[in-house]
Amino acid sequence: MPDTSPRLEVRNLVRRFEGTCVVDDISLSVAPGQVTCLLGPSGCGKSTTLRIIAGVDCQDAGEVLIDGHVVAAPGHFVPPEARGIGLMFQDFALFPHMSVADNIGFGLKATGSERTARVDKLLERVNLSGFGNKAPHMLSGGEQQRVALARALAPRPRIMLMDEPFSGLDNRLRDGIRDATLELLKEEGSAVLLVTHEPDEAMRMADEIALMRKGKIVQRAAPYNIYNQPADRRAAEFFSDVNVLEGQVQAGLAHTPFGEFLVPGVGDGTNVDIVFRPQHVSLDFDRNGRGPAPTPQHGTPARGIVHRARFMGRESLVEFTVAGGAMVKATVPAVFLPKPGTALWLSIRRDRCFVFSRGQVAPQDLPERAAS
Ligand SMILES: Nc1ncnc2c1ncn2[C@@H]1O[C@H](COP(=O)(O)OP(=O)(O)OP(=O)(O)O)[C@@H](O)[C@H]1O
Repeated sequence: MPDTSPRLEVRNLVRRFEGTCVVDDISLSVAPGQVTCLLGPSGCGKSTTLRIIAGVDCQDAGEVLIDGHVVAAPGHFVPPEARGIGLMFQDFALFPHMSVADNIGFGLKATGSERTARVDKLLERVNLSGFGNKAPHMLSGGEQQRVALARALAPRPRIMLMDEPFSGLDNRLRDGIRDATLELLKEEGSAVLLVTHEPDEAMRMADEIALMRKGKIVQRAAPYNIYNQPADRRAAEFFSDVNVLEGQVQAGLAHTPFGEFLVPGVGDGTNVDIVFRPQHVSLDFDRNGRGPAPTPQHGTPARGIVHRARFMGRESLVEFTVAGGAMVKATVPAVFLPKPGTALWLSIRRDRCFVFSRGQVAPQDLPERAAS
């Protein structure tokens, strides 16, 4: 049975800078062999969280545990070098005066043949067998990155902390190196906490994503779940382009150009956002002002007038204006570029719509028709 008890545990971590709370009650745990991504926009507190776990910064409150032992808590601090943590940052800076093999072996206690065997194995695993005697400057950026990964993994760290480790690589190299890195990390069984601001990278690498905003974790879930059940509108927007229809609830229903949406348990007058992705809009031709019949899966279709259509490579993006003036974007596979002004009918997958409240409206603020 795999060991699923947390290797890394963070409890109620708080860090303030000049009175501002940049890490605000963060809790998370990572099991051996698991990759958790701290994902969020620039400045939301990802790196500060990582730095506290690494022991290069101190929290104002909360604690960090490794294998159940407290390494950072009020009045208790285990120094970074005694935490068994491997670090990998964007600026991974190999030692320029050392060979590739010496760089990889730098943190190893073992000597002689044991050390050589570990270095050779890692060179092989990062596809750099035969590169051991070269100097770092003789390697490409991607090769240097792989050496840095091998160096971080050489002492078999219990925990790997990675801060935007792939952002210095060009796009062509990045996907291959991400996949190879993930394979190696899984093989080594470290618990990995990876910081990134790129949703694609988190989706590709993570077993679990912890989505951060303004110092807080707003949602923790597996990539599939966080994409398909976002906690709020901004969580949905963080992962892809979305359409948003605004509505107000009356008698448990929100009225939109796409018909009524059931909003059970939400009070009258509540403003709601109905959020859906462009890939969940399907198109149909206009038949003398009529569209397809409503269905339970797609609800009521809405007539849309093409505002703009662009070819994006794999798909086309068509923007429409629908009744009431809302803009709706649809993606269509391959080339589909209708002229501006063309009328088409739009249907949305009801099961792919998210409805989020925007806060209650006081009864006196309701329009007369709704308040009566
Ligand atoms: N030593 C410091 N002194 C004062 N403010 C700091 C310090 N370190 C970080 N901050 C502030 O804390 C906030 C969070 O920074 P942090 O680097 O953790 O964010 P991040 O999510 O990792 O962002 P990025 O993706 O841009 O690296 C930022 O507003 C930053 O300016």
